[in-house]
Amino acid sequence: MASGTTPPGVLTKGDSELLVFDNEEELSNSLAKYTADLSKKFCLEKGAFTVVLSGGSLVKSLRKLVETPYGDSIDWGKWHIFWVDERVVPKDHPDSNYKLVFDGFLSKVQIPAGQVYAINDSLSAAGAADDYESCLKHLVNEGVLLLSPATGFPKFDLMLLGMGPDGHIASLFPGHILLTENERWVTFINNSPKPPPERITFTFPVINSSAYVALVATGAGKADVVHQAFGSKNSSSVLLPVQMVKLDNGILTWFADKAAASKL
Ligand SMILES: O=C1O[C@H](COP(=O)(O)O)[C@@H](O)[C@H](O)[C@H]1O
Repeated sequence: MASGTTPPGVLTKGDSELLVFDNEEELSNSLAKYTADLSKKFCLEKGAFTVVLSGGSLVKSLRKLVETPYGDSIDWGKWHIFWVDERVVPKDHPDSNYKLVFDGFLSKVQIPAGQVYAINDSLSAAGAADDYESCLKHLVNEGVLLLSPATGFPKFDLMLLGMGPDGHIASLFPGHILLTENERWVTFINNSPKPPPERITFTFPVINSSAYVALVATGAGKADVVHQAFGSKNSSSVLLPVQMVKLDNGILTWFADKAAASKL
């Protein structure tokens, strides 16, 4: 906990823990400490830290990570960066998750360019998903990425994920057939309900094989989703995508600000 901040409220449900912060500023500080602590642990244990990022509002909440005391003390040279989902647009397009992360985070730290795994934006959505999955398999062969002994899917050290007001995570949308994909590591969608329509996305077996996942929800627009996931009564028997994050052998932590937790 950074000095001068209020400790978060803590709620648990099943295996998940929800941390509720007074405001987004405190959430951002705590997320930076959580990430820095995991970076230290994995860099010491394995000499590398594999980090998966979403796009969207999550990226703004990463801002404290590049500031003192974390920015100067993190061993950025050992980080490997991946995207949990990407819009199939050029990397300099305003809709690109790569651009969002580059502008808000990567441009401010010294992660070697060869350890930043962006999609091949010259391919179709199907081609880009195949290509990204091949890239992950190559990194498994190189020993950069480990496989989960339990699931056989890649086991990333940390996923930092946002969620949509409809409960989607990555590009896995409510009611979509991709929610049931259980063979591919990376797949694609040509009809995303949220524009742009063409995207690639990690699948649930990969997300759920992670060692650590932080799900970040900020603002009143996320209050219904947080309520559905953590409210005492289940408002629906149909699980939202974000409720399908159930780690096989990992630790899931939700980070919410007061506004996102306002319906609990
Ligand atoms: O389209 C997307 O949306 C989600 C959620 O975004 P948010 O702005 O509501 O937090 C994001 O996590 C995902 O990476 C992105 O492609």
